[in-house]
Amino acid sequence: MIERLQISHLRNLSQVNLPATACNVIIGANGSGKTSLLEAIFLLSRGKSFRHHQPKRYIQHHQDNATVHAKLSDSSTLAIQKQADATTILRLNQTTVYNQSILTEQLPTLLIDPSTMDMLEQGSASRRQLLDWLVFHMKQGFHPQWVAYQRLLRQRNSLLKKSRHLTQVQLAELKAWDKGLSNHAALIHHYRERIFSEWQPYFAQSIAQLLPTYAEQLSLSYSAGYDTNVALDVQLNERLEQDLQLGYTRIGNHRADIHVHWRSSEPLAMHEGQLTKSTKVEGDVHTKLPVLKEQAANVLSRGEKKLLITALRLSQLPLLLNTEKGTDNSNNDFKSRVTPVVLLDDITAELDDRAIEILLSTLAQLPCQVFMTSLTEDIVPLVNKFWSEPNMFHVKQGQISSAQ
Ligand SMILES: Nc1ncnc2c1ncn2[C@@H]1O[C@H](COP(=O)(O)OP(=O)(O)OP(=O)(O)O)[C@@H](O)[C@H]1O
Repeated sequence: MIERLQISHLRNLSQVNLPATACNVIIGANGSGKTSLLEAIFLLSRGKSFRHHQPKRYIQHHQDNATVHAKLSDSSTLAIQKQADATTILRLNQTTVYNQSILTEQLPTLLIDPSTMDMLEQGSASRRQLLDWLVFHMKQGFHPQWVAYQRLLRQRNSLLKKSRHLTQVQLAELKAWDKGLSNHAALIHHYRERIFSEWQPYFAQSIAQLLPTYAEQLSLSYSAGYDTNVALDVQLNERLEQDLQLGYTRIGNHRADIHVHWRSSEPLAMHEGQLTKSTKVEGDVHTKLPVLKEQAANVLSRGEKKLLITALRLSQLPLLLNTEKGTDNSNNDFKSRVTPVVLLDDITAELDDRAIEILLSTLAQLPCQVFMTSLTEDIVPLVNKFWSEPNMFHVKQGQISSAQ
């Protein structure tokens, strides 16, 4: 858990030095710097911002770098410094480290940001990252496999991009890389598949709380990105011509995805108005009990999608924490215990009162640390209901002060 947070020159936060406890509420007007504080914690944990990839966007104007430093309750210290040219300096206990994953392991952060509605509709990357966040924090062996896979994939794609016709030497090289990719792919899939199946009941539980009318209707599925019954290198070989034409590798773990499905449990007559071209109808329409299937994103309202995204993220925490408590001692691949940090950005603007209450009461029961932002003090009574000694801060033009 973060005990003290120091931020220098990140957006309008010139110098911040903040004591932190289990629940921390940051209240301020639009543009005061609330999200920047969450951005700083996320940066320390993940090495990147959730708002902009280029450091020059979040480094304070006229400054050379932005720094975030945290002291954790076990007295360890973590620090990151980002320079405008993206040079990054990382420190763990005052010693320079060269892999962001070392800091990520110490400080797992979960951003619950219901405003990011495109997660359901757009490319697979953010949905894949959702699963990989869990796999990374729960499976020791996953990250090295993923790094090695990415390295080989980059080499392969750069060769595919360079030439449409490969020489014998290039072909031999490509086949060797494909063999390597195939080995890493099988392990990555194995880890993802295992964690995915553990995650499903937690997701169902979160949906039952946050979207009870859909409790029986929403489900998750995982697709590996390739046919896992056949070795990846065999499939890559079969598709080489297509990949050469495209200039990149079309199948593999990098195309894995998580889908949220909606399945009706009502008679067709109830749903005729909701039928779209992509709606699949299972069973005999004349029985009056056919089952309709759709991507959840095509059926849910805007507000319901926010609740779904919240459920997706929230459901990850009890799984991570339960496993860490040692329910699966038989498997020594589980990582050691750390306190996850949950970042809630302006939930009062995104979720209704009932959902906020469920979200906060769930978080208060879990051994995690929460940083939440709010435009107004309206959230305070609810926070006081669930946490005994929350820290309240006011932020004005980048200056943070304690509200107690
Ligand atoms: N690189 C930068 N240097 C200095 N200030 C910046 C930089 N980038 C953004 N800002 C300013 O930092 C301020 C804080 O932005 P932030 O998004 O943290 O506000 P917020 O309190 O979350 O607001 P809202 O409630 O509107 O989301 C804004 O006024 C913004 O214009």
